[in-house]
Amino acid sequence: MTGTANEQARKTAEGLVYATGFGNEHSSEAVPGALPLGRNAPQRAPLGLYAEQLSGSAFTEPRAANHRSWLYRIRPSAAHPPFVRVEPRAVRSAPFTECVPDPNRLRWNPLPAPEGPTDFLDGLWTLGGNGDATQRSGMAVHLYHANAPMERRVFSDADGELLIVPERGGLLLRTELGLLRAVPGEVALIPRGVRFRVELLDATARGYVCENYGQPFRLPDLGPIGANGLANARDFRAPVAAYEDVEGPVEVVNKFCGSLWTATYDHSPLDVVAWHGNHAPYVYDLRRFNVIGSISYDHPDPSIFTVLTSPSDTPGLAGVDFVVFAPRWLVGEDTFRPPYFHRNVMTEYMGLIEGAYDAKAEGFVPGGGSLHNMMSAHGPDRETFDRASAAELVPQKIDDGLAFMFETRWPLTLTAQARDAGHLQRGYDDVWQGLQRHFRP
Ligand SMILES: O=C(O)Cc1cc(O)ccc1O
Ligand SMILES: [Fe+2]
Repeated sequence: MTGTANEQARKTAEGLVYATGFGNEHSSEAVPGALPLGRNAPQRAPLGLYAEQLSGSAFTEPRAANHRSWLYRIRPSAAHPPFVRVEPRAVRSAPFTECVPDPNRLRWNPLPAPEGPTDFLDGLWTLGGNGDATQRSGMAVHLYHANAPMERRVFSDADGELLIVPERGGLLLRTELGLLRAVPGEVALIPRGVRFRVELLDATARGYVCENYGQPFRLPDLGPIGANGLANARDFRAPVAAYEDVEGPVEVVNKFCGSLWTATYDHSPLDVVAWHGNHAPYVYDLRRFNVIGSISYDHPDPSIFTVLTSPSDTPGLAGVDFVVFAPRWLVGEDTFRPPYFHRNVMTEYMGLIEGAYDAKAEGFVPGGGSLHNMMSAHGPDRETFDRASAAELVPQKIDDGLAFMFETRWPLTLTAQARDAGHLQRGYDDVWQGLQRHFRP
């Protein structure tokens, strides 16, 4: 059954077309004539559709920060029964109060496989986070491990946008604004409040999610880098309109102020026939990232690898940055080339999509993750330090891995399940044991 569903999802995902460009005002209609011309809310919308605005920013925010889309749908979103609160499985939300913030360096193995059929939503497992969902500030780190498609089930998150980072298995994201395919090496973003369903392209799907309660992710400024580079705007892909005209019960799960609420609609809310605007999901292939780095000496700070940033109220101080360590050349002369030893006021959660990471010889595995909280000392492990200190400094291509970081201005507090997890590695500190003293005054 699921095999057939996955096969169908794969076929659908193969044929997808997209609109390109980051933050663009896209417009799209699945049926010719469905999109009104010249106005948003005609007295009667075309084809008997309902017009509805979905706002991701306050009406009055500056134009550059203003996010909204107009949706033309079979039924207005308002036509739904009351929501009732449900117990979340392993989803938790900010404020995180189950644990005391922990300064220790922590590392986890991948999330274990679920027992029994588990869809994306049921497979979501929160590691921790910061801020407060009701204040629209902070972020949460979730992982997921799913083996079943969401069936007659739709999710939306009023608390924040969701940056999905697949590590194993492809996803077909059926959103209100259309369909996206996201496979390992790509990331997908679902804006706040946009409803979506996750289908699987493979038997299982595993990955990471950054739930960003704060300002929507945007491209970082480039400063002296110039007008091009890092993640180029044209490489972001938004869906084109695609609707389902489905009657009958569909469960809609709404994450609101940290709780999950559910209502059974008598139709699918993925019934948007046309839309225009800039509050839209997107996918981005991390291998398109244009890596800028040192071509003389020294290891630059990883801010140079920022794909997306969610600014906070202090310029330069991100609520959360999404950073990728993509394939690149290392050519620094008289330089210790891997990440340096450091203590950072920012908090770093790292994950690995594929292969290995140049600061860790072993133990940091695809699907796993590490947390280096505010000011926690970390850097290359002993083996990496010894190797890189003695390496011959010929040009070296780093192309055996794809790692990423969610870097946040606030310390990250764990959930109880992350603190007590069987897949938490014991003895992570040992990777920095045995670093010899070499001091020769
Ligand atoms: O800790 C890490 O591996 C992330 C990181 C990478 C780097 O190149 C420099 C600093 C830094 O925090
Ligand atoms: Fe670091």
